[in-house]
Amino acid sequence: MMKPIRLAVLGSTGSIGQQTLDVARRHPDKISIIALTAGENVNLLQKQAAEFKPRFISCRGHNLVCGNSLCLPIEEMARHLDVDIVLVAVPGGAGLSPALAAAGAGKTIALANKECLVAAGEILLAEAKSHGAQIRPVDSEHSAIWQCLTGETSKPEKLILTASGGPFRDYPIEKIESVTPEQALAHPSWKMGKKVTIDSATLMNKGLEVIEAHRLYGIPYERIEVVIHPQSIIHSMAEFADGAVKAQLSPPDMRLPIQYALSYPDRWETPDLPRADWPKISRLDFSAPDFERFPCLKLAIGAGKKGATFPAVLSAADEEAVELFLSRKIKFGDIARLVGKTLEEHIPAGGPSLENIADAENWARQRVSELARSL
Ligand SMILES: NC(=O)C1=CN([C@@H]2O[C@H](COP(=O)(O)OP(=O)(O)OC[C@H]3O[C@@H](n4cnc5c(N)ncnc54)[C@H](OP(=O)(O)O)[C@@H]3O)[C@@H](O)[C@H]2O)C=CC1
Ligand SMILES: CC(=O)[C@@H](O)[C@H](O)COP(=O)(O)O
Repeated sequence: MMKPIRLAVLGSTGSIGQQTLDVARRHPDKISIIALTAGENVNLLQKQAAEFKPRFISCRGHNLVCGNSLCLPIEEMARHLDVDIVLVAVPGGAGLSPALAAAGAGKTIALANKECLVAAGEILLAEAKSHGAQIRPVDSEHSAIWQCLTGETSKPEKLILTASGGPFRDYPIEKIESVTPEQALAHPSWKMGKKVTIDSATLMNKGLEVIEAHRLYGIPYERIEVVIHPQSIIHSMAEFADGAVKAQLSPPDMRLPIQYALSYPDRWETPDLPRADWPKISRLDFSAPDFERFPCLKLAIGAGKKGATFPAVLSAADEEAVELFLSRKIKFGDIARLVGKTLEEHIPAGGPSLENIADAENWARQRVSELARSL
């Protein structure tokens, strides 16, 4: 019998983290939870620690005592000798440093955080390559593409990323400007953390995912298409040289891509994960995205094509703007406006080194808050 995977769950109190623990509960013989981390939610972290008895825990700014669990900085957990797989589910720019630590230690990384690939993809992938670390995508679209490519010997000609279209897919366009955080947080198909849910509503999420797909699969931007698919059953597709298109389909449930990132190359029997009910689904719809309705998608693809520190500026500016929107300091429509203006003003200081990326991100966050004050 195989030894259980020793898993570190970074961001265990969040949406992906909790679903990962749900997968672990279903497969106690295959997964041993060795480390858990939270940002602020000490109570939930303590409950999780009492259940899974990890060797290490961490909560930002707290020196926790929790049973026999040792309190360790997140980067130290990510590179610890006794960890086999590091699941990175910390959102935004905070995901980069533990992902880099895991890559530098040659770990297998189940990567949910997309922002680190957007901002510093070249560096993270090079670090992983030079230390023999494997990056397994958890993001549903990139997991779908990975599943489509498994067993293929040639690169796909084209990638097709599906997007639900979010809550404002068919909303009157003139009213989108001033929708509330509650409306924007009402995602039609997925229950996710706040940042990624707002990104889905602006379609910035899909823009970040286009850059993520370009980085992971080396496909030029011109050959990555975004298609609105409201049912969220097809999670993405790959088209090959002979015109064949492979797709991965399943009900929208992140436990499947999370589990695949842990079980690869196997698939574990999980009869209680939801199965597609085809007569009930009955149809699958597709349409082209409306760039006027969703300006963030265009901004993201433009930043990806420009390269250098533009993707880092895009990601940091968006993170700052989303926070301002959630705290009701700016309107929904201002997110695209502020990110667009910040990108317009950005003058790269050089190539995308870690130092240049950090400087560009700091500048972008500051510029967004200045611009927001002058609105
Ligand atoms: N949710 C989903 O279905 C999907 C998510 N993703 C990506 O996965 C990542 C996580 O998303 P999601 O789970 O939804 O996010 P959540 O906001 O639900 O959870 C985030 C987790 O990270 C912790 N955290 C937040 N900020 C920090 C910080 N600065 N340092 C350390 N820990 C921190 C939180 O702790 P606390 O609870 O204490 O605040 C929580 O455990 C994102 O990058 C997202 O884009 C990708 C595809 C799907
Ligand atoms: C669950 C997941 O992986 C998200 O990235 C999701 O796909 C977001 O939905 P949208 O298609 O609305 O951006």
